[in-house]
Amino acid sequence: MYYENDVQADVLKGKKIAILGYGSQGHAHALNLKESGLDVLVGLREDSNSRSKALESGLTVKSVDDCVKEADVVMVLLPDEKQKEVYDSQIEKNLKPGQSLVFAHGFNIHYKQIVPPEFVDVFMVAPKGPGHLVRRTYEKGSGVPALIAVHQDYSSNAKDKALAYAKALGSLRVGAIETSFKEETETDLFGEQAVLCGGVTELIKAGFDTLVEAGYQSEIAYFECLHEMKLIVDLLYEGGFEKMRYSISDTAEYGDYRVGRRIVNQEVRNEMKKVLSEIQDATFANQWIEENRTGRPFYNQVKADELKHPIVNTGKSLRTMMKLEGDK
Ligand SMILES: NC(=O)C1=CN([C@@H]2O[C@H](COP(=O)(O)OP(=O)(O)OC[C@H]3O[C@@H](n4cnc5c(N)ncnc54)[C@H](OP(=O)(O)O)[C@@H]3O)[C@@H](O)[C@H]2O)C=CC1
Ligand SMILES: CC[C@](O)(C(C)=O)C(=O)O
Ligand SMILES: [Mg+2]
Ligand SMILES: [Mg+2]
Repeated sequence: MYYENDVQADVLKGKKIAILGYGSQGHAHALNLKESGLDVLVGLREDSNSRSKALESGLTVKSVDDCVKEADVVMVLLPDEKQKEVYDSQIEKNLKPGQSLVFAHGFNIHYKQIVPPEFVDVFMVAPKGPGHLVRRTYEKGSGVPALIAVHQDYSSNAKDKALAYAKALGSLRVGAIETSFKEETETDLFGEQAVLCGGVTELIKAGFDTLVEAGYQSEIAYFECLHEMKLIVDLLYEGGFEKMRYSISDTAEYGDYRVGRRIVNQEVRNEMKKVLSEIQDATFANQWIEENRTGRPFYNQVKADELKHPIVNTGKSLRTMMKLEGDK
């Protein structure tokens, strides 16, 4: 683990850092780095919806081409599926020896969609959390942990740069781990598909549907299966399984031990292994590349269907009456 005190060299001081993209990660990196005293530029397309937001926050916005021409460090925070196209058309031709090309996720390097020239450093600072939390935790004096990895070390100090970047982002307040692009890419894809996003939403929906189909009120099903998920996960975050199990009733803890493994059973565990092997052998990556090439038919269909699930409207009307942490 690396923490703030492990970073001695101020290798990014006085360097120009271009953040390409101002979405979930982009806005957080640009603002955190700027507030940490670094010289930040934001790279956006001409007609970008994010331009006014970045300008309002006092950031300098330029075209992607100009950012790459001017910066010492170029952090690519564009959607994974757009990175190759932007790299091919606007980044590659502007790269100069000694620059750093940085990613927050290894997809395009690991699956060889982007193959940078040998004369640049290529490294990663990958926060293990959503961009809006990278920003929110930084503002509160904390941060989101990160993974750092060096793919190409032209300057012989790519790792120092990755650590200095992670420090400015706020991640070294909570810790960073060194990894490889392969390990970050495969674990990140597995985590979001099987556990954090795909796993959790299907678990919530299955619980909600079971209660509603049995005749219980949908609002109670929503509180039980979705709203309270955060409150339970907060305890996991603060103190692991032990703190969560300390706070819940013994009845709940007994039910947890009795029933949990009937739900996430051997069949589910076998399917997780299959999902992981499809990430490792690039089946998933190729599907996602093809999905984008053909206009996202599967993604668009499921996205539309998900919005029709009864949990959506139940949650919408309940949330209008709630004062929730995180609401602006
Ligand atoms: N979301 C997250 O929390 C996490 C993301 N990551 C990684 O971070 C990277 C960025 O993801 P994320 O923040 O979700 O991305 P978003 O989709 O939130 O942000 C996209 C940004 O890219 C800009 N953009 C899109 N297409 C182009 C283009 N052709 N040219 C110029 N700008 C463009 C958009 O600008 P416009 O306003 O013009 O649309 C927008 O500002 C990915 O590699 C992802 O895997 C890693 C950890 C967590
Ligand atoms: C869990 C999803 C994630 O990997 C993330 C926020 O860390 C992503 O790609 O957005
Ligand atoms: Mg992730
Ligand atoms: Mg991810």
